[in-house]
Amino acid sequence: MRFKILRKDGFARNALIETKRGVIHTPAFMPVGTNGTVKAMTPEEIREIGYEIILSNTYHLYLRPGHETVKKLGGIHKFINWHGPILTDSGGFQIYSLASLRKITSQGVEFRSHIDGSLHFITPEKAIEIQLALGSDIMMVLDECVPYPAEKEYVEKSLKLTADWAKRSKDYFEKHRNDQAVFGIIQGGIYDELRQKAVEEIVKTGFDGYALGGLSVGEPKEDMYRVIKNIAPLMPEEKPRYLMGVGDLMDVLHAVEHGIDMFDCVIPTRNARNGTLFTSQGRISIKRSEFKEDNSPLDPDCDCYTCRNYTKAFLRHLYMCREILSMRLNTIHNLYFYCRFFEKMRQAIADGRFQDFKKEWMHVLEKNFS
Ligand SMILES: CNc1nc2c(CCNC[C@]34C[C@H]5C[C@H](C[C@H](C5)C3)C4)c3nc(N)[nH]c(=O)c3cc2[nH]1
Ligand SMILES: [Zn+2]
Repeated sequence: MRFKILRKDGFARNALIETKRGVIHTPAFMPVGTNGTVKAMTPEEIREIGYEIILSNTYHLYLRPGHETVKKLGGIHKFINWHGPILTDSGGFQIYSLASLRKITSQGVEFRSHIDGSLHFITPEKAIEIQLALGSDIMMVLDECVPYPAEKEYVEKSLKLTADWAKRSKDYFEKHRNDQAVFGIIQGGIYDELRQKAVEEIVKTGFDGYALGGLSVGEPKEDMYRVIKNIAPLMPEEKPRYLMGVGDLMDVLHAVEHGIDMFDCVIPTRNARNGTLFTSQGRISIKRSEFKEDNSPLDPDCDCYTCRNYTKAFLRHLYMCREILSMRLNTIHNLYFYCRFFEKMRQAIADGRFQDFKKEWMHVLEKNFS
């Protein structure tokens, strides 16, 4: 994997990540596919909207249908019919947020499947073994995503474990890698000095890219913003920086301003399914009665399939009927909106006018237009 910075505008970077399955222009948004699908979308539609990389999920695929099964079937790209780069999360976060009865020991994490209650034990090595079997292009080490709030002592103890796990994941990866990449994950809660120590520890092990973890887990916005502002610039400048689970486009603007390159979040897809749509006039909730007889397109400034062919009245009708087409048309639009936003943001950095771009969009994004 090669990372080439094309332009810088302050701390913001416009760059390229070159993988064996294609190039990723950054800052990049990665639509998330939990069970091997970006819900309601075909891979062709995702590609046509303009996405270059999607995120898939180790935890879900390991439990069902199983990583050996996916491997036997020819790997994840063939299985889900997406032939561009795929980033897989290690499963750490899902084990904490989905599984029950989990126990964290120095060896690894024990948990019960949320599907059938079966008992499992994942080690830092196993987490990489699963991602290698899936055939992922960019893998994440097994980490402990420290919940919020957490006592400083707990965070400090967890850091030592996560640094040790990162080393074990990396060592296992080095023995089995063939032209894939592995990213380290920086934890440390909302404590800047612990975050700085975490950067030193993880960078000592050495990775192809570095993720900021343990954020967007319920902490106050100002804590998340402070950690991003203070820690992102300390992460190796010549490697991609990935802010996990973010996010809201206002948070994306703040993070890009401080040097973050990659993002993943369920917001555009999950909100679409709940009828919350992002438009150039702000966010709208399509189920509101004011749209009952509104014959105008969802967003006059958008040229996505949904905005070119349907009215707000029809999108509202589909939503009220809970039609499957509602999920599809809403998801197409929200993903298109996010993709265009990132394209314009990359261009603004390339033209040296990121600050203008940020100002221009901040007040649009604040507007909760009905
Ligand atoms: C939302 N806030 C947040 N997310 C976070 C994630 C998951 C990133 N998305 C992957 C994921 C998670 C779910 C939902 C989809 C598909 C699949 C299952 C993989 C994205 C995180 N993942 C890891 N390994 N470590 C973190 O600290 C972390 C912190 C987060 N903070
Ligand atoms: Zn649209």
